[in-house]
Amino acid sequence: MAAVTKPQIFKSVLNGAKQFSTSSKSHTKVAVMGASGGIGQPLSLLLKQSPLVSQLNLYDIVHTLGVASDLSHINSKAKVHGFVGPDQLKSSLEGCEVVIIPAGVPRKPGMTRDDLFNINASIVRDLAVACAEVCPKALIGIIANPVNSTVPIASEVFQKAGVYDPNRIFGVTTLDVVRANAFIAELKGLDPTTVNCPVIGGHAGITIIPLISQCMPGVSFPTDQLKALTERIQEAGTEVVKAKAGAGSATLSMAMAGARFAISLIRALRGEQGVVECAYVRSDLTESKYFSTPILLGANGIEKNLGLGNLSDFEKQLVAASIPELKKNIKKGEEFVQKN
Ligand SMILES: NC(=O)c1ccc[n+]([C@@H]2O[C@H](COP(=O)([O-])OP(=O)(O)OC[C@H]3O[C@@H](n4cnc5c(N)ncnc54)[C@H](O)[C@@H]3O)[C@@H](O)[C@H]2O)c1
Ligand SMILES: O=C(O)C[C@H](O)C(=O)O
Repeated sequence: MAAVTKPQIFKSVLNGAKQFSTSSKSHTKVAVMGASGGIGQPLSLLLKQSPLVSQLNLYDIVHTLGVASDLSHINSKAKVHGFVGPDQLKSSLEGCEVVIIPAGVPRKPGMTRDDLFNINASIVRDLAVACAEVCPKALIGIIANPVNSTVPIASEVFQKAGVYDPNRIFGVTTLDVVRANAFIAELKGLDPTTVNCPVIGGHAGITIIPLISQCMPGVSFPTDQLKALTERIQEAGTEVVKAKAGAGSATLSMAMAGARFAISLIRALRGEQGVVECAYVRSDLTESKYFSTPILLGANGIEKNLGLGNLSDFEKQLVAASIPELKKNIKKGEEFVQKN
């Protein structure tokens, strides 16, 4: 797990250009699918500010031309293009090396992420069909919920199209890491930018497993506080949904986390070594076919899965409890593509 502890993953979330002496490649074309939404807009803003992005394609079924016009007035390098509606879907993906997908409906209070399945499954499937045809080699980050099922959906679509590469499709779980770091720093009085707590498993309730025993710097908590902290990290999305009281779920923190993940993909694409992010990927490390762990990123996506590391007994119990739920979520996603 040594690579997980490297502080460089925090240093240059939005401004990594200085570190690219190893790179021969200076153009990265990125597409944001669902770019007009609560996450899509601030995520696009953050990507527009990154010197690592040369072209930013914004796709949505509404409002993208306005969002693109607005962002295009920012004096940063990325050229911004807006694409609106299914007729422009394929052109929005042409030549893209990184595709980030926040398209889909968010939760309202009282809903689980799985309650979003009926609407979001077909949105992600249709976007994945277009990616498989137009940019099958792109690195794809899926934000749309339920992530535990939407990643298997996209993977099945790619498999059906005969272009599946499990190293290139990622469920974005970065927000869980960001939250774990923030909450741990708050409790321990640490600088939040220096904390790195891996979060493994999936992205819903008990499948979210913070590995507090592997946190850097090392921290420890009495058992009752450890349980409460773990539960807060697992339910942090719901905390925001409740506070927004019907106006959606996390958007700003997710935009930051999504930008960090996208930029980590780009940094790795451009040849930077040692870029590590947790992500929900195809995996054979547990009984769950997809599982989030720290991933060493490279030019072709997953360079190396860094695995679960040494778990405490408490964390082992959390992993065991997550597996049946993950298997159910994965099966639901796979069956959706097989039947539709
Ligand atoms: N992975 C995570 O950690 C995480 C965190 C927060 C939110 N989310 C999920 O992200 C998704 C988006 O959340 P939001 O707050 O931005 O929602 P939102 O409703 O504000 O925005 C969603 C956008 O998707 C667009 N859209 C709908 N159908 C589309 C299609 N077929 N093609 C392209 N775009 C389409 C909508 O027009 C809208 O602009 C939700 O599913 C939410 O649950 C995930
Ligand atoms: O909680 C949600 O529905 C959105 C997202 O998955 C989150 O963790 O904030």
